[in-house]
Amino acid sequence: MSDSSLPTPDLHALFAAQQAQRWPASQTSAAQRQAILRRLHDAVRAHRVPLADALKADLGKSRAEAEITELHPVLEEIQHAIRRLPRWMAPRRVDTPTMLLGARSEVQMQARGVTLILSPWNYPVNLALVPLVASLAAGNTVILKPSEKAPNVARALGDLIGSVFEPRLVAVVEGDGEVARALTELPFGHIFFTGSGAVGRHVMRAAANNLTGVTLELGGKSPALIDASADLDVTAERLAWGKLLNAGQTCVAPDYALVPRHLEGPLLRRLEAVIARRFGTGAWLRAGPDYGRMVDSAGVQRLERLTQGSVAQGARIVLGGEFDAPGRFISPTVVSGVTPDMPLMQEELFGPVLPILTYDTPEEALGLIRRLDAPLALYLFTTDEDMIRRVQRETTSGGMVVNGAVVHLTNPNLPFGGVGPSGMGNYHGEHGFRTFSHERAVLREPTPSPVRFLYPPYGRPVPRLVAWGLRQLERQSGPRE
Ligand SMILES: NC(=O)C1=CN([C@@H]2O[C@H](COP(=O)(O)OP(=O)(O)OC[C@H]3O[C@@H](n4cnc5c(N)ncnc54)[C@H](OP(=O)(O)O)[C@@H]3O)[C@@H](O)[C@H]2O)C=CC1
Ligand SMILES: CCCCCC(=O)O
Repeated sequence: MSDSSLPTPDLHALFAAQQAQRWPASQTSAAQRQAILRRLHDAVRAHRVPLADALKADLGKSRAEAEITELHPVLEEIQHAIRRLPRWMAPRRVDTPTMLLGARSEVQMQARGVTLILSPWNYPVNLALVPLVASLAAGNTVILKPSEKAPNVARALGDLIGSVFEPRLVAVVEGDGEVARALTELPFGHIFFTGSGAVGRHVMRAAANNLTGVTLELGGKSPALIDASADLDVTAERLAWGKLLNAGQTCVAPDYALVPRHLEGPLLRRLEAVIARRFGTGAWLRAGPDYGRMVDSAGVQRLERLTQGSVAQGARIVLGGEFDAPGRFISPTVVSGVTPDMPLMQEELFGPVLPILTYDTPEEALGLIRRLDAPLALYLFTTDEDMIRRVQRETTSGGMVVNGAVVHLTNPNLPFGGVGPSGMGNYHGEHGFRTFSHERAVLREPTPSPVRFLYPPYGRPVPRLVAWGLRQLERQSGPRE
C-alpha cells in the first residue's frame, strides 16, 4: 500500500486523483463502506502503540489518557457507524401533500464528494479520525491535514492511513498552516475544520470562493456555573477532572467557574484536596504519569501573562501558579477574585488555569454568561431541577452537562458542535454522517398524470366532486403535530 502521507504534495494532483474517485466512492453500498470502516478499525488497533507513543512525545499524554480520550473514542465511533450505517444510508420515505395525490416522496442521502479535514494538535488522533469516520461512512474521499504542532502524531496518522487506504480514497497531507491554507482554496465538497475562531474565519472566507460548505468546530470560554444547591464534593471532583484533562488544552474544558460568594472557600478547599489526591503535589505531580504538558512554551508564556495581568488588577493565585515555559509545564492553578474585565476573562484559556468569579444572585451569573460569546459547552452544578430548567431556557451553548464536564462528547448519539462564535455544524454518530452527506429530495409522479391543478390553464372550475374529495382527504389527514 503506497504511503499516502505526502510531506509536500502537488495538492492539485492529489485533489484531481480524489475527484476521479468521487463517483465510485459515492456508489459504494452499505456493506462496502462497512468493510472500509472495518479496515480502518483494524488499522487503528494495529497502530495503537505508535499512536500512543506519538501522543506522549508531542503532548506528554499518558497512555491511560491516550486510550480514554483518543484511541477508545475513535474505535467506538467506528463500531457505532458500522452497526448503524445501513439505516443511516436508507432513503427516508416522507409524507406527500394531497395536492400531489399519487406521488411518492423520499429523502436520499448522497455523498458530498472530495472532503477536507483540518485537525488541531490537542486531541490530534480523536479530532482527525472521528471526522474521517463520518466522511467515509457518507461515501466521500478525504484529504486530512493534521496540525504541524503535533508532528509525531501527524506522521503516525500518515503511516496508519497509508497502510490501509490508497491516496485517491484517503490521503494524509503533512505540512504547516500554509499547506492548510492552500488546500482551502480547492473546490472541496465539504471542509471540516477544528481549531481556533481566528483560523476558522480564514477557512470560511476561502471556502466561500467555491461555495464549499464548512463545519467549524471552534472553541471559546465554557463556563462552569455552580449553584447554591450544588454538591461541592461532586463539583470539585468533576470540575478538576474536566479542567486538567490534557493539561487544560481541551476546547470544551471548563474555562472559568462562577461560584456563589459564600461557597468559594469550601469549593477552593475541596479543589485543592481533590487535585492533590488525583495528581499529587509538587515534584510528585510534575513527575507523575497522569498530568500532561502544554504543547509549546508559548502557551505557558501566554497563560502566565494573563494570570499575572489579573493578579496585578487584584486577583489572587490560591493554588499552583508555577509557570515553566522551557519545560512546557504549568501546575494546576486556581485564581480567586477574578472579575469579568480582567485579562483571564478576555480570551479562551486553553490551559490548566481556573479563574473563579463569585456572584450573589443567579441573575448576575446568567447575565455574565449571556454577555460573553455563546460557549461550546456550559456546565451547571446543581441539585435544583428548577435551576436546570432555568439555565436551559435562559442560555445557549453548543452542549451542556449537568453535574459534570466534557463527558457529553463520549456519547455518539449527541451532536457535538458549537453555536455562534463557538462554531457551526456538528458531528459524532449519525450527526457526522449527515454533516458529510447531501440530503436530496426525490419525488416520483405517477403516470399517467393524475388530476393536477398546478398546470395551466388556471382558473378553470374545479370539478365539484374533486373539490369535495380533496376536502375529505384534508379532514382525514388533519393538522399534523
Ligand atoms: N471545537 C473543537 O472540537 C476544538 C476546538 N479547538 C480550538 O482550536 C484552538 C487550538 O487548536 P489549534 O490547532 O492551535 O488551532 P489552529 O486554528 O491554529 O489550527 C487548526 C488547524 O488549522 C490549520 N491552519 C492553520 N492556519 C490555517 C489557515 N490559514 N487556513 C487553514 N487552516 C489553517 C492548522 O495547521 P497547523 O497547526 O499545522 O498550522 C491546524 O491543522 C483553540 O482555540 C481550541 O478552542 C481545539 C480542539 C477541539
Ligand atoms: C474526549 C475528549 C475530546 C475533547 C476534544 C476537545 O474538546 O478538544
